[in-house]
Amino acid sequence: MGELEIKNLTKVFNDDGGDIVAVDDLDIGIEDGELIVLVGPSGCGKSTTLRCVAGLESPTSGEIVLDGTAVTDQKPKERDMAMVFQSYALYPHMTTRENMEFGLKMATDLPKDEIRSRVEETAEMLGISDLLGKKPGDLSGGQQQRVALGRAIVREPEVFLMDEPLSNLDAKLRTQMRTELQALQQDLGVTTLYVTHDQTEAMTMSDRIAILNNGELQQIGTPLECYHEPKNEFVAGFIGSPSMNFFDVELDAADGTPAFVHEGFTYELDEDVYADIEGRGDRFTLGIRPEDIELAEADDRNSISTSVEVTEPLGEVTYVYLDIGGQQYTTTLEGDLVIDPGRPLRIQFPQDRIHVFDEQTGEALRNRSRPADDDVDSLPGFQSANDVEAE
Ligand SMILES: Nc1ncnc2c1ncn2[C@@H]1O[C@H](COP(=O)(O)OP(=O)(O)OP(=O)(O)O)[C@@H](O)[C@H]1O
Repeated sequence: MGELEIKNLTKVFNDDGGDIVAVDDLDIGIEDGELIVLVGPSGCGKSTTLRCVAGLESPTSGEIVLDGTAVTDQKPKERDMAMVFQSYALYPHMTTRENMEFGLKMATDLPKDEIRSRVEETAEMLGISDLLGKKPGDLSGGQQQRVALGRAIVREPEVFLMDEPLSNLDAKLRTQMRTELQALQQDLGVTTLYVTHDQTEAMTMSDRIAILNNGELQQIGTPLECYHEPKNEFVAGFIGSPSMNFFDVELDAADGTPAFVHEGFTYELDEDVYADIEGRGDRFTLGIRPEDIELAEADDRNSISTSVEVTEPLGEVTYVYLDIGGQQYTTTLEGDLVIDPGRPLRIQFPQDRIHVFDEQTGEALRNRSRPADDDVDSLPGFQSANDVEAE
């Protein structure tokens, strides 16, 4: 068992300048064996949430429940959870073996030889057996990271709590460790709450993503749900690389076909799109992902005249930065292209690919239709961990 519930969690810090609501009435239920990634911009409350779950911070209100029992008032070491920190937090004067043994000795009354064999098994699993006699100062960042993981794993906790555990590693090692960590978590089947500000880590590792902003949960769902069916403009803009394009539009439904009007184009709406937004005022935000924009002919309905500002060829795709009504937008075109700046380009937004948000609240009123056979690896910007391994 390792079912973790965060219930109505609120944490307010009292600073000189006043109250800071770091976490605001957060509800997240994590199933046994699930890997949930908490993601969001700097200061959105990720670490505070994790620290409240670990018991390193006491909530202003709300509860942390593990397997049906409230652990909110328990000390960190009484909770059956192991935390891995960004800084690794290894004891510098202890060897790898001693670092790994330490937590076990403190938390359990296992006999010495049992502790020894558990440490050795875990070290072997992580490929660090040859480091058992070394101290942290003699280890590379990646090796220290493995030792920190080993120290958590050897305790065989119900829950792993990980706070940006890979962010001190260089890009290549980070990608490699991401794959390893995910495989390890699946093998061990330990419920994991993982904090990162890196959306690629969130998208590629998680069973579900919880996206926070200003201490509030914006959405929780599978990576593909959050990508294709964002609940609001914040999630739509946060997840995706390059980011979704947004246009402030005004609805003109006075006569003829209802249409969105933006400086630089008029976009006539199909009936089903109009049905989703009818009665919601006349100002909206139109969203479209770069990869959903298509090239168009001059006489295509709703085609938009743009000019190319810059192209960024990346091999299989090229990012093309376009000027529409004096602002810059992005599209991704397949192939290795170089297009001269200033060249006109006609594009269109297929009606089944657009997102529409309430301009005031940001709520998604319509999302693009979900592609039938889709996986995270095929989304632009989220290179598959397996692809990286194969490189
Ligand atoms: N001990 C504290 N005292 C006062 N304010 C705090 C304290 N810890 C966190 N905060 C504030 O609470 C808010 C949330 O901080 P938190 O560290 O949880 O965010 P985060 O999402 O983890 O950010 P980052 O990605 O930058 O680490 C921020 O406004 C932060 O300044």
